[in-house]
Amino acid sequence: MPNDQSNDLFDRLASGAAAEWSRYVDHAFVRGMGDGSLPEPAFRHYLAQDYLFLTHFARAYALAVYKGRNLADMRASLNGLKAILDVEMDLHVSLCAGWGIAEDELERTPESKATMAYTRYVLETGLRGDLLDLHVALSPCVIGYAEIGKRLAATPGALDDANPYRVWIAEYAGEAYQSVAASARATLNRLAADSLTPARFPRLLTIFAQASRLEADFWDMGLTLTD
Ligand SMILES: Cc1ncc(CO)c(N)n1
Repeated sequence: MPNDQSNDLFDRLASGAAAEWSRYVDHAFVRGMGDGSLPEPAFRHYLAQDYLFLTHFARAYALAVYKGRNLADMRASLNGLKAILDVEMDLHVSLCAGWGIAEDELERTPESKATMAYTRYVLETGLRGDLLDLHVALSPCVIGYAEIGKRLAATPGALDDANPYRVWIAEYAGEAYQSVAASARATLNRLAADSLTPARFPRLLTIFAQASRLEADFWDMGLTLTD
């Protein structure tokens, strides 16, 4: 449960932007994956866009490596970059293959406006801001999917063979992804200890709320098959 008295920066952000956060993690698309009622075309549309999303997200992590002030910062961001390129991307490509979507088809998919808006927002926030701004912009993605995966996995029936979305849920509820999210939380707290001031918090909250909104819009794009 988000808690605004917490020492955990992520908890403070999620509770400060509670409306945007819950629209994202409690979205109809998410509930439809949990009970298996999500229409297959919506999931396929989402999966192809998510491939493009992850490509840009890897670039945003590469920017975070560049923006590191020391080796500890650079290694933390490099681990995030490796988690996308070596773990999540492989899982994604094999998940797509299971749905009969080949990698060259993913490469040829035109990027939707929701994908462009979200990924370019994160990249632009990172370009103009510092490392803390960038990691705050990245955090709804990593920590949000871990939370969604964990919640869905705890829903009765979600991991049953009858649910076509069980592989997706198991991926994000799994230990590997949960530990990537735990590191992202720790990175935020380490950066906050160094450079968070009371005056800065509202600006970080704006970034966090905006990124959470764009995540919810990404689910909308999948659900409504929008270009
Ligand atoms: C849109 C979106 N947000 C977050 C994640 C988690 O990395 C993802 N794969 N896609």
